[in-house]
Amino acid sequence: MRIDRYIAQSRVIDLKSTDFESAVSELIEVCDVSKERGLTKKGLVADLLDRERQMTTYLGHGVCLPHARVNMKRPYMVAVGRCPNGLAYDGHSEYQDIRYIFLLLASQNARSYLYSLASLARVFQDKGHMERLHAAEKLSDFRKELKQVFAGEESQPRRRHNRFNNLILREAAKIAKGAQCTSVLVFADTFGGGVEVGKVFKGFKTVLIAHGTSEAATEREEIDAVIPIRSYSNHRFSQLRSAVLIGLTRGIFSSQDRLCCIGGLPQSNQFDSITVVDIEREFDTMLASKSDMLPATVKPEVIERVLAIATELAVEGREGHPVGCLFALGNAEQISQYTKPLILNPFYGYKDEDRNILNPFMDETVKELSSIDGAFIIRGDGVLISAGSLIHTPDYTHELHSGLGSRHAAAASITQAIDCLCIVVSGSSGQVTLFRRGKMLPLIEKALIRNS
Ligand SMILES: Nc1ncnc2c1ncn2[C@@H]1O[C@H](COP(=O)(O)OP(=O)(O)OP(=O)(O)O)[C@@H](O)[C@H]1O
Repeated sequence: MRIDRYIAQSRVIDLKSTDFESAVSELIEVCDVSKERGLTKKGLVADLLDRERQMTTYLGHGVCLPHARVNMKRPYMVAVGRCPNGLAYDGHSEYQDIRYIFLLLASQNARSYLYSLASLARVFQDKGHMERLHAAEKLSDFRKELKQVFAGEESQPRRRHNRFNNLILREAAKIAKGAQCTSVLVFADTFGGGVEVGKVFKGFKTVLIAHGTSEAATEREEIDAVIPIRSYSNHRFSQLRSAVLIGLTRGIFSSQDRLCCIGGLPQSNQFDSITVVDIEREFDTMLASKSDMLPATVKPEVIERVLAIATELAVEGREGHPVGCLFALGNAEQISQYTKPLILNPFYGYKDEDRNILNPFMDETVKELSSIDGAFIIRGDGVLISAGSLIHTPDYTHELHSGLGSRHAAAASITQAIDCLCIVVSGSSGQVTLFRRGKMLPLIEKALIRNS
């Protein structure tokens, strides 16, 4: 979703209210819902506040994101309010840290609502974006910055490539042709303000790998797709496998593809590496086809989300300590034949939408629960079925490297027993590993994470 298209100047305001309830009313006041049948401002305020009582929408970083699905014709409506002194709310001290309220109304028919919420949340987690918003003092400047932050690279000034970058890109095109590559992958984070690759790679499927918010780039004609990743490591291709995996699940690549990858250090403004990757060889025979890779019921965006959380856990740990974690994704009924609860299920009783891993508010909950023993069971559509589940598959053996213990063994055996996929974060090494059909595929090597 291109959120900047829904940001109207008149709905970006400086709030007069000092408490959360009045701030929500003030924002709803600037939303024009008069043409939407059955919608009243009073009803909307009541809905949003009711939701807030059930689950906070404070995202951290000074941003609150109240949201609701409503019956309206347009897909989305957005209102943004600034409140430099925070807001009072029912004794919750964290609301005093709120600097911006970002109110999102989405039509019941809006596709990928949770996915849109997640990408919105990612924008606010980007330090650079937040600094730009904080720096804008005048409301008019803030409105401009807000538009630009959400428009992504498209509206940022184009940066000039130096001669060396052009040389690397041209040579990469020659290598791609000579090696009969089908696609070209460019690590766009090498460039702070986006990358001009289009014309050099004519005739190839051109895919950007970018961290965060480069959705706008997909709308450029010459870019066929953008694969989002969470970029942490200071190594060139550290997240290549994760990106290729996402590309495979989304159907951007097939296992027969050969890729020419061009990268450099993140934000260095300098390409310095070209690598040719045969997907089949890199991923072993595990992924002979898309269906081999992706369990029947699992949506690609759910794997992307779990991978993102797993990567963050591997890199950041929890309160300064490393944590390990096991996510099992697939048909929940099948998985439950091989699991037993170790604790009372913390997700029991919540609405599906509120316990869906695609919901950005679940990030913190999942990370918090990662420290308990056992696995997360996740349904293919992203709904978190349980945490703290013991996987027990006595009839399935596995051949794992020595040094890998029972968490990895559990992932190896359940992925043999049924059509599911596991992602494991090792508590001892920080390595992120995918398990499918009993085989393991290290996605982010421990050395790369710990050294970065
Ligand atoms: N069968 C299982 N089902 C679910 N979780 C498990 C299972 N076995 C172990 N775990 C979880 O993994 C944790 C670590 O176990 P262990 O050290 O044996 O595994 P490991 O594969 O070496 O993982 P790590 O690299 O994280 O240490 C356990 O404390 C438990 O929370």
